[in-house]
Amino acid sequence: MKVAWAGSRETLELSDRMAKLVANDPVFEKFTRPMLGRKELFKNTLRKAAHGWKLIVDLRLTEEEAKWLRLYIDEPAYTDLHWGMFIPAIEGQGTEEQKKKWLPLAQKMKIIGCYAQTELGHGSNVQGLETTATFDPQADEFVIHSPTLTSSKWWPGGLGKASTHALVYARLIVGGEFHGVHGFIVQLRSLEDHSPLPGITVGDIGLKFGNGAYNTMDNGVLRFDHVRIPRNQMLMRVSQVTKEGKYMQSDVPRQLIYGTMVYVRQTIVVDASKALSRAVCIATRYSAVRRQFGSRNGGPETQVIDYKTQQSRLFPLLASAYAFRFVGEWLKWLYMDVKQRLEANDFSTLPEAHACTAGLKSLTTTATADGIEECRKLCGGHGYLVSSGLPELFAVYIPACTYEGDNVVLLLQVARFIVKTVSELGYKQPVGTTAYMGRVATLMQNNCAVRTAEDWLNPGAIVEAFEARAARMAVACGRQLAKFENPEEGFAELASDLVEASVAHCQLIVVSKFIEKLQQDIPGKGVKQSLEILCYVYALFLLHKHQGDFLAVGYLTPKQALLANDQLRTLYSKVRPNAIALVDSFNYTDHYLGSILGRYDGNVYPKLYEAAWEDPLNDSDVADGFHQYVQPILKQKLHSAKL
Ligand SMILES: CCCCC/C=C\C/C=C\C/C=C\CCC(=O)SCCNC(=O)CCNC(=O)[C@H](O)C(C)(C)COP(=O)(O)OP(=O)(O)OC[C@H]1O[C@@H](n2cnc3c(N)ncnc32)[C@H](O)[C@@H]1OP(=O)(O)O
Ligand SMILES: Cc1cc2nc3c(=O)[nH]c(=O)nc-3n(C[C@H](O)[C@H](O)[C@H](O)COP(=O)(O)OP(=O)(O)OC[C@H]3O[C@@H](n4cnc5c(N)ncnc54)[C@H](O)[C@@H]3O)c2cc1C
Repeated sequence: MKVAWAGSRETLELSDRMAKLVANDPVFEKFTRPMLGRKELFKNTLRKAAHGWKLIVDLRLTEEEAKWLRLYIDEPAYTDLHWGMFIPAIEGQGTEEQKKKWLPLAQKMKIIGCYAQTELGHGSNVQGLETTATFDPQADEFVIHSPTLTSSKWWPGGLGKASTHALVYARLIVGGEFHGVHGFIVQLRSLEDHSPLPGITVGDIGLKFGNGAYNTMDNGVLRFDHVRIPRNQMLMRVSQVTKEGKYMQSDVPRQLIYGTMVYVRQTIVVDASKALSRAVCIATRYSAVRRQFGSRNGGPETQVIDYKTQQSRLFPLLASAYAFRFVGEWLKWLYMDVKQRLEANDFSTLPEAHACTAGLKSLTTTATADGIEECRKLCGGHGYLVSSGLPELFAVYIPACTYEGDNVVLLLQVARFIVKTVSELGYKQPVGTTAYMGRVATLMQNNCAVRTAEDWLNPGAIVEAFEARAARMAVACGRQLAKFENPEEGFAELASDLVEASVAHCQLIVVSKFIEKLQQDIPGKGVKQSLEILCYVYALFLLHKHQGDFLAVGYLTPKQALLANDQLRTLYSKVRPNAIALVDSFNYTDHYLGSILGRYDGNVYPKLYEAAWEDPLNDSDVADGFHQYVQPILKQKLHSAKL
């Protein structure tokens, strides 16, 4: 099962080696992190990142090994956006000449970059960004300026204190004419003494959600006062500005400028499976350790993992972790396929790539954020301790529902794609993830044929149910939209229904990819059977949770919905014997989990008790301040009997 989760034996071996390298290095200790003040915390992160970089250089780690090393260091740092966005943006939007100049500097960390797109006043609405880049033909330069307070760059990770350069997204103005938002490489700080360059105001935006957590990252604020950069620092793969001041839009879609966001959104789907699997590993192991009630004749109390309510909350999350892992594997393939096509100027699948990356990023991050919180609750009171690993995991994870695109805004992008597909059904055969809409007539006519709970253990029945739900919801939206004279007005009015139809479409993709995964060769005795059970748990859990959709579109009867729930209960009993093996398959070290509740050895209570005394508050029997502020209250002579 470990190989199935890792993807291959080679990846399992490589990731295991990196996990152990980090776990055995005291520099990467994590438990004290929540106790540190902001400046100490940030300095500690710089120290860890420097040590990580030294390991990469000294051990000559490959790009893949370095990626796993940074994952297992498990600390948001400026390097995330340097490697995760600044470099990919230059790779995707730079000319060959620009790549030749800037990539070696960035890859050798001679410069540190960030991705400065979001502003104080705009994040979702990229076309609304206010920072300007005005071409000066006399000087052959762009003048980068922050004309308003709201144009201040705000949020970019690594911007506040670490980055020397930024990829700045700004309104391109040539000869007084606006030509859309483009990316510009701007140096922010001296490479000598790291002080901000003239015209640059830069700093950190302040504390974020939760102690420790994401406060290891210097999300920054940045303003420009007429900063000049050479013309060749505008990324010019998509569009160019000539020395003479002529704007040239090459024949590639302007949306390629958004390409880095598409790339990161697809990485975020696999990130979701990793984050959710960590929380599920902790909650599953602890649910096996924790006993509460149920003792008979003085015997042991019942393991909480054996309660049906615990299983009905925990096992769908376990199934979701595997579902997101496999759909993330497919999405990576889709992204690489689109990237190759783009290199051949084939833009035919760009809309599908945008819709899939946007929709699956939204779906998986929402489910993962909710899932980590559910895992905290599954661990009862101890789940609320920082030493459970869950509060920090939650605090670091939840911005994923916002960064790289607010999840609702992204679902609205999927909705545009779906509505367009439905509107073209009469004359254009849908392909790819919307191919099922080509069978809309059948999907609108045929209702569910399930007669017994067993009938739900049929991939065909599952896929047809999810296809029918998604198709019927999309067609219903299309019909509603047709009633509006102004399509944009209709879209705005029906936005919530459209978002629900987008969720249905995306859940169909996840379920279908899970089923497709099971049609591949999966090594290991009993592994495929265990994954089949999880696939049905995932699908039937969603069907149960969203049964209102399936009933409202008339595909399911209440009886068939009840049969699905009966089957779900049976499936939970089948997951139970393998639950620990399934989470052990994630192959996480105790260091990476950072959780006393999720310890591999299950030695929870002694370690919880031990950890309590390490808290600084227990440095003395009587806490500092007690005698000064409490003792007087205890000693005061109360004259009024009422008090
Ligand atoms: C070890 C390595 C670690 C790696 C980890 C690193 C990072 C990951 C971890 C952490 C991340 C940390 C920080 C995150 C960084 C950020 O948050 S960066 C900023 C992210 N910001 C956004 O995502 C902004 C979201 N908004 C948008 O994308 C756009 O504004 C919009 C909502 C899509 C609207 O676009 P707009 O052009 O204004 O209008 P419209 O909706 O009309 O679209 C026009 C047509 O263009 C199509 N389209 C839109 N986007 C794309 C795209 N990305 N690709 C392809 N096509 C796109 C759209 O579908 C429309 O097409 P039509 O056919 O005309 O309908
Ligand atoms: C931890 C973190 C790290 C980040 N790192 C970076 C970075 O490195 N670089 C960078 O450039 N940015 C970064 N960001 C910014 C991030 O990309 C934006 O916050 C994100 O794109 C959301 O945009 P917003 O903040 O403008 O949200 P808004 O769009 O203002 O969202 C507010 C509300 O309005 C709703 N809304 C907005 N538009 C619509 C609409 N058309 N229809 C319906 N509802 C709508 C949203 O759904 C949401 O509920 C980061 C953010 C965070 C939290």
